Amino acid sequence: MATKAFSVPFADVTNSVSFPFAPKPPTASPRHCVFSLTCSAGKGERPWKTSDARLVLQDGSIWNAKSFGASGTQVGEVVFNTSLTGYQEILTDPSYAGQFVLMTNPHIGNTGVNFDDEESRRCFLSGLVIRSLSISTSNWRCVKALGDYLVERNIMGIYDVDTRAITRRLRQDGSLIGVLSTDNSKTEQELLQISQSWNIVGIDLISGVSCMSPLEWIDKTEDEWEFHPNKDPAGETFHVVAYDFGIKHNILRRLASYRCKITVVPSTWPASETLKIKPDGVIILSNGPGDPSAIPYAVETVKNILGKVPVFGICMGHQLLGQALGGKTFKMKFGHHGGNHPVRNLRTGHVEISAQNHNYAVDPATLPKGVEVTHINLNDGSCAGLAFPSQRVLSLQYHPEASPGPHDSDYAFREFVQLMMQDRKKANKSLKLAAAQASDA
Ligand SMILES: NC(=O)CC[C@H](N)C(=O)O
Repeated sequence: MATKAFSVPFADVTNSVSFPFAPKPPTASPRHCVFSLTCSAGKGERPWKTSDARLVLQDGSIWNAKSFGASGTQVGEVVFNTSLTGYQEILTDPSYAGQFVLMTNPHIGNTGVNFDDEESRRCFLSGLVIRSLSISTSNWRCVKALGDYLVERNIMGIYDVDTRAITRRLRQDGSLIGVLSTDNSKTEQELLQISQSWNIVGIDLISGVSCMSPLEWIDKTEDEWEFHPNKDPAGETFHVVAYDFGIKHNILRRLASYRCKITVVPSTWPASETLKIKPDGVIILSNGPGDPSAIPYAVETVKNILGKVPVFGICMGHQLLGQALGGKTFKMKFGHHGGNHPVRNLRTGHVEISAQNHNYAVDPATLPKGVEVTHINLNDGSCAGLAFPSQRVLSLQYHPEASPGPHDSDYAFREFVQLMMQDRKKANKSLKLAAAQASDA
């Protein structure tokens, strides 16, 4: 079949367009996106793409779609994300390993991808499911079209699928496993069988996304994007150890912006080694993919750290903390994935609009006395934050680092820094007291 590449025949798309309102104009030529379509030319063949992929869900439903990105066959849990923007951050969030992300916003791809919006070193998700793939990209930071990016990263994508109908099914029946395939040789029965024999529950997915050896992190939020400039740049700095369960880079950037020096360590790093580093008493437990009850070794690590230094947990880190404190996690019906979840901070009474991405939650009824539920999700009343003041522990089920999403919860990093500050003050006071007692003796 002969194929021919041609440029979209409207001049505005192929020419670089300057935007007078853009904060920075396009610079070098790789930043100018030229979108081209490939269409088949031949006898009786339609000059547009027809369905060439199938998504088969474990409930037996079959969804014909058009593929973009990589081809092949992939299995994963289908989750829907209600964010309107931020698909590149979502694609590079390691917490989506083992999952297909279905975007409920029907129009995806219009801003292409850029160098700056990466949340990790690669894409770990199983694939992307969208309604409509934008035929052009238009953004001053764009370096590539979404489809080309997915091909390079070997990630499957499908479009022209009824994302509203799938979302309603997930909301009604709960999360479903699906198989996405561009392989015509596989029968529907075979694909259904794969989806029904795979399960995301009980699998350790964090070992596949964590770093292999410790590393130092120094990048902070770039000045151009800083929404909460540090008023005291010469102030105290704190050494934080960050467990990498699939950590998003923006957690590290926000910590660095709050003057933290960060050592990132692998998920299996022993607590004893962490305490040997003598961090400023601080360990941060990151987000990460899969079932929090399937990684008992990480819960053990947290148990060995609790009470010795202040601890801050985010998402998977929050779920591990909940278990280390004696609580239990459970799988939610279809989870929370989006940039508009209202959460109430029970300590202040304020409502925050938050970025969320999780399928599991901590059951507060299983937590021991002394553990305080500090935040609740206002959509379903689930536990969205915990504190255990006697052990200097804070945690959030959602994403204070946003990326993508609103910045309402950024104060959580400041609260964590304040915990470290208090710890340091206390330690200095006891040192002074000990020195005074020694000189008196
Ligand atoms: N973003 C995360 O850390 C997700 C945590 C966990 N994998 C869940 O789905 O609940």
